Amino acid sequence: MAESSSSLPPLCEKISYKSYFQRAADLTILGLLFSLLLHRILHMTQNDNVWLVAFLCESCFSIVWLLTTCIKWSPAETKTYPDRIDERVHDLPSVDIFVPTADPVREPPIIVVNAVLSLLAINYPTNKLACYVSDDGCSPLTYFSLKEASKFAKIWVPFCKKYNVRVRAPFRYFLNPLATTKGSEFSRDWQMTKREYEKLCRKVEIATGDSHWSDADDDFEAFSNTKPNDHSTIVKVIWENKGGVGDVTEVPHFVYISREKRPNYLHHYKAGAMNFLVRVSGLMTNAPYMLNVDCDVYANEADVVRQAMCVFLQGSSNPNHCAFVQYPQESYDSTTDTLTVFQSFMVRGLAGIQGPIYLGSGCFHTRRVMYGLSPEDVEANGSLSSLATRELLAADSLPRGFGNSKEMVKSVVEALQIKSNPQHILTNSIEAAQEVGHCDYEYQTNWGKTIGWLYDSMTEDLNTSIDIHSRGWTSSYVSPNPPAFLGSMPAEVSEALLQQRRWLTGSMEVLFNKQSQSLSYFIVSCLLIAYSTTLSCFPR
Ligand SMILES: O=c1ccn([C@@H]2O[C@H](COP(=O)(O)OP(=O)(O)O[C@H]3O[C@H](CO)[C@@H](O)[C@H](O)[C@H]3O)[C@@H](O)[C@H]2O)c(=O)[nH]1
Ligand SMILES: [Mn+2]
Repeated sequence: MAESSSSLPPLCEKISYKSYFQRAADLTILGLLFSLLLHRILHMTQNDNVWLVAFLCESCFSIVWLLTTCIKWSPAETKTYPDRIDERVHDLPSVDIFVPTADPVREPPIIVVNAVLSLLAINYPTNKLACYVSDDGCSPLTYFSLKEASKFAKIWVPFCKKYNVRVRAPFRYFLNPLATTKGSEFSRDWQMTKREYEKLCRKVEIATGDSHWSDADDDFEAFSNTKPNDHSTIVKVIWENKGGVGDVTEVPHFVYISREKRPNYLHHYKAGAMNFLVRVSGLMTNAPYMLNVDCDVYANEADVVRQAMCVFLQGSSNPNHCAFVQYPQESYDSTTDTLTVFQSFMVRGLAGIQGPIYLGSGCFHTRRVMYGLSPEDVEANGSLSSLATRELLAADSLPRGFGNSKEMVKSVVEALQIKSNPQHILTNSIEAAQEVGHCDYEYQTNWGKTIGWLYDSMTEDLNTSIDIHSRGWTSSYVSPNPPAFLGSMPAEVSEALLQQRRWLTGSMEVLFNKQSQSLSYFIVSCLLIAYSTTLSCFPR
């Protein structure tokens, strides 16, 4: 683990982006708004209901402006130094990677395959990684494509590590032509790897067109007579890195899961899938950190896990430390995005207060925090306090909170006590994994209430991060350049979004864009001054 010495350079630093001009401008507008409200109040008795309605509307706007000003007040983000982690941390912690997918038509398997390959090839000890794909579509085609991808991974992962490839999603990597002389070792490897990738794409394409290919294969029996909303739990260990030592030729564990679905049961969409992923990974690898990547997003930076570890391990002796590390969401095939504006002002602003909100994809969580731990439950050295040990690990409270699986309860105890996980065989946990995938497993437990991803909100992301922050944890926003993760947007979605968002994005950009910010402040101030002057010239 990390050596603690204050004389060593930090693994990460919080960088503030205070702008005194922006603060002055925000305060001026706030001042003008309040004087306007004061004017309304002072002349309230001499005026009619229209005056009152105007006052209420302006009050709402002023409150929104005040909140926005507070959030934007001290923007920050975290800069990491992944090179330093190698000298300092000799035994990096394990990470379980979750990729949820739901629909083989809207999320074509080749996209999911690329997301998964980019993650399997990440620059991190292979024996410390495990990748779990949850398929809410219960699609044999997705399972077939992932199985084929795992075969290609045995060529792709060593290739990426040997030549230090940065973008490890093959479809992006092979967009660039070979930039070296023919006949060299690299060029031979490159061409062979490209041929294998093209073979993989063809296999997936042929399987997409033909619906009978899986009939004769026993491995696909679990998918016979299933519907996406009516089937039993399926757990398949696609690849197990048995006896892995972290060598560059190894491929991390790779597991396919699809939880039970029945027509009359609520399944809670992505949040439900995430909680099932947490349980299955708890039973199989129980890593202390979890990374969540949507199936149409790939790792654009091979060092993304080491960067996140810089944040988690920097303050590992500080109990009031980071619960999650969020990377920005960006897409490579869309130029205008409301998200960019939202992230650069609001998320960075929040990052300067208690930490950014959880945005969904591209986020690392600590398992213990998702199991409901609060900062006061943790001692300075990271172990559980004696009070927390008594309360949280009480024999009757664990099954009540986490459900009736004995194996699950055992894995929760180990995770809360940060016991190192003795390597065990993944396939031995298949039965337990199927049990925790039952529709009614979560019935009368705390899953979705105080444990895991929370249910019953417009977006599980916001609700979950509010809960984590309200317990007293902080979070970090790491925004490297080029971005760590990139999502894709199918052309039609991207066009529809553009139509829908063009006006909003345009106007937000005018307000927030760096170049036009001073101008927009000037215009807003002029309008407010003109408005207040007009009002005071015509007092009634
Ligand atoms: O029943 C479901 C529905 C969705 N998903 C998966 O969840 C992810 C996100 O769902 P999607 O419908 O693609 O939502 P988006 O609007 O594209 O994603 C935004 O909204 C999500 C949910 O609020 C966030 O997690 C994402 O990071 C954010 O980009 C995808 O990988 C889906 O396959 C499931 O696994 N099961
Ligand atoms: Mn999506």
